Amino acid sequence: MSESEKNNVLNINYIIQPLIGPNCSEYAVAHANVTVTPFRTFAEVSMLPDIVQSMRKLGLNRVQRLQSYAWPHILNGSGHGVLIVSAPRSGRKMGYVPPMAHPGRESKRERYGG
Ligand SMILES: Nc1ncnc2c1ncn2[C@@H]1O[C@H](COP(=O)(O)OP(=O)(O)OP(=O)(O)O)[C@@H](O)[C@H]1O
Repeated sequence: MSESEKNNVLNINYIIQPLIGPNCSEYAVAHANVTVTPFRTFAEVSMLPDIVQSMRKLGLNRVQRLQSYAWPHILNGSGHGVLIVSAPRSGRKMGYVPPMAHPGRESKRERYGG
């Protein structure tokens, strides 16, 4: 390792900081082998309108940080699984249930025309 590489390793920008915050759901570390453009608002959520409506009825009023990355990634379909690690009650379940419902319902509609 060269002297400049050693200096870079010691540089604060190269040290991974722990997630410290009053509400950990404000922070997300998202790794993927494809580019994921996060949903920032409900207006950007490209799921069937009745799924979005159901989420609204359940009281989902803002896109949690982990959901902003998990939803578009899962919506990419087969081969785009997620591993969500987050605090209890931080929206993990809602991080995968709505987008998982999306393709199933869509194909059912196409199949049965309903
Ligand atoms: N986007 C959102 N906006 C507002 N409330 C939300 C949102 N996502 C989830 N919630 C609410 O937060 C609570 C926890 O959500 P959820 O069950 O998805 O989290 P969890 O991390 O799986 O929780 P648990 O620790 O109970 O398993 C629920 O009451 C849910 O309705």
